[in-house]
Amino acid sequence: MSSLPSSVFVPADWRDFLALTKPRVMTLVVFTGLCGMLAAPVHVDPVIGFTAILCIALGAGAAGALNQWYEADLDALMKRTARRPLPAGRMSRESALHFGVGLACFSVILMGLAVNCVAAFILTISILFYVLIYTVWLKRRTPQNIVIGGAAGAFPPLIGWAAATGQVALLPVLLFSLVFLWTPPHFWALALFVKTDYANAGVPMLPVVAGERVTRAQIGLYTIPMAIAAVAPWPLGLTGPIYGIVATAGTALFALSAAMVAVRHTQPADAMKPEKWLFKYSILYLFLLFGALVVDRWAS
Ligand code: HEM
Ligand SMILES: CC(C)=CCC/C(C)=C/CC/C(C)=C/COP(=O)(O)OP(=O)(O)O
Repeated sequence: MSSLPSSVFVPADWRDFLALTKPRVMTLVVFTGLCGMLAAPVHVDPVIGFTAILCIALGAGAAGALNQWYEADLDALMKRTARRPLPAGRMSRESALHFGVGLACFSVILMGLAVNCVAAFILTISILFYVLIYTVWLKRRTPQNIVIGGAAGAFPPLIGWAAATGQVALLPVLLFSLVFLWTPPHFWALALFVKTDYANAGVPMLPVVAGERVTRAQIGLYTIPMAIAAVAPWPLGLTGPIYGIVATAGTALFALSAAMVAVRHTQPADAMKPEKWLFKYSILYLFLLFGALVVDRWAS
């Protein structure tokens, strides 16, 4: 819990509130939710569909705000996060807490009233998972924090599907598994090159606690089940060849990149480190696969 003073009121502008929602990460969260919804085999009323996506965005933003409320002390210790509104002193912790709780309640209630209770329930679970399981419980305790806590970010495709159909099914469960198993390579690739930040803040991320060699091996290991979850919808007959071909080619490149990280190929001094490439490609990869899923569904 932060030791920063909580009673000082510092006026903040709308940009600070936007920053609390972690908007850049949210783009991919919202995209996977939207694609989960558009991949469902039903017609979705555009107003209901828009409301569902808005609720995912607001819920994810609320979770980001509550995460920053709780860990303002950690953020102050890391170069990457020190300029955020709380550690930089541009906003009081109360403001962040009120904003986060208000937005979380609003997003869940709106989802329940305007869309359906299944989607509202999964949205609630994902917010609670990110805030309580990941941020409060695991992040400061174990290097497995992102493996378990990462489930939070894997729920949006399920929420999108549930918003469209009112239920869950095998395809969105596979999409959940894909994002869940993608999270460790995504994050540990980044953690390899921002390791000192986490070490300075005392956060037990895998490269800090177990070292680079173990982290590289774990990235390679998680890529195997991730690849299976990514490609499986095609042979199972849940998608057509457009998704199948994009998923197979995209996953082959992901696996090659992860293998380069795992064996740590020596690079010319000016070349991009394989972990930096893997981190950047991991983001493009999810955009590609989820985009292909929708194109595939609409083309068939
Ligand atoms: C526990 C799981 C995760 C952890 C610890 C994690 C951590 C991070 C960190 C530290 C960054 C870099 C800097 C930043 O923008 O703050 C980042 C970037 C990013 N993450 Fe993740 N991430 C996780 C899961 C996810 C999920 C589930 C998604 C979306 C489905 C996602 C999407 C992104 C995107 C799009 C970026 C790039 C943001 C930019 O352009 O700056 N991440 N992630
Ligand atoms: C629908 C819904 C509620 C989704 C929310 C889930 C969500 C936004 C997941 C992404 C996970 C994430 C951004 C982790 C960042 O880790 P961190 O918080 O340790 O990163 P930091 O060091 O940048 O603060």
